[in-house]
Amino acid sequence: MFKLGRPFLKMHGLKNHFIIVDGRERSFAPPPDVIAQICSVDAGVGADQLLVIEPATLSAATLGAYARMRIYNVDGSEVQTCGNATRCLADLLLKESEADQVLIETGGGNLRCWRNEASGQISVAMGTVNLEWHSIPLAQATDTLNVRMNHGPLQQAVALNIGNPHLVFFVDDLQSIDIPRYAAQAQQDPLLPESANIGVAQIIGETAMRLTVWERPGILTQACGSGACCAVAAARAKGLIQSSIVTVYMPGGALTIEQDDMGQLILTGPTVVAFAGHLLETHEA
Ligand SMILES: N[C@@H](CCC[C@H](N)C(=O)O)C(=O)O
Repeated sequence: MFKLGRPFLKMHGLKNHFIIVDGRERSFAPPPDVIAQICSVDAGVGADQLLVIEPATLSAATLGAYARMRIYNVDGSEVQTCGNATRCLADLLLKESEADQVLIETGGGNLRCWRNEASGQISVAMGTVNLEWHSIPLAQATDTLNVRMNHGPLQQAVALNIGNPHLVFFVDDLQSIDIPRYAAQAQQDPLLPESANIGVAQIIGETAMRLTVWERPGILTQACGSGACCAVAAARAKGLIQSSIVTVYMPGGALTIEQDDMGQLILTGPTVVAFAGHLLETHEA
């Protein structure tokens, strides 16, 4: 017979799916192949990322961080940030702490989150984007507002980092682009030493855009919070949009991105608890 292992919660933000394990009392650090199996849609629970809650480090706790979130991609690699994951975890930690706001430590910094009383949606202040080529990182000095590539219809991108790296391509007709084919090629471009999340965006008005994101390590997600922030920041930097509030429509639904007076990007959207379960004892490290 099999033995039950760690309890987990399955959550999603606009069908961007997460498995959440609480590692605060007993650490949880499985090897990459086990993470890949847990996240596999075909052979495991299925998710876009595995999230592990840990106690905040001393330096972050001093600044008020309530907990640390580790984020693993479906290949088991650890990544620095994830907007929708932060919103999902914030929903849980706001309930647990009964506080108005919660500060979550991530590899990309401490992120302040809160619940919007009227809508019940969760917001996270994602910080500002970095446009320096070496911070993306890109392999060589490049104008990050005009990154030249040659992957079918994906020819020119904006490169940004908001804790994780993104390229955003603006196109006239998003529906007509074969994203799994061309975004996958762009993601492997030698200009990207750490690869990148590839956003393909279409401006549809002064306050709205459509966006599809081909995330690292090579998956098409229904929504991407950091990708939405980067697409809006890229559109502003290119002068394609001026509004301080933009609605980003993705296959899984809409996120709102607002830029505050300090230039910080505030990401807001719904969160859903899908189900709870147990991993197997064999999934322990
Ligand atoms: N879906 C996330 C981004 C997840 C991380 C990404 N795949 C990476 O490798 O950086 C979001 O909502 O931001």
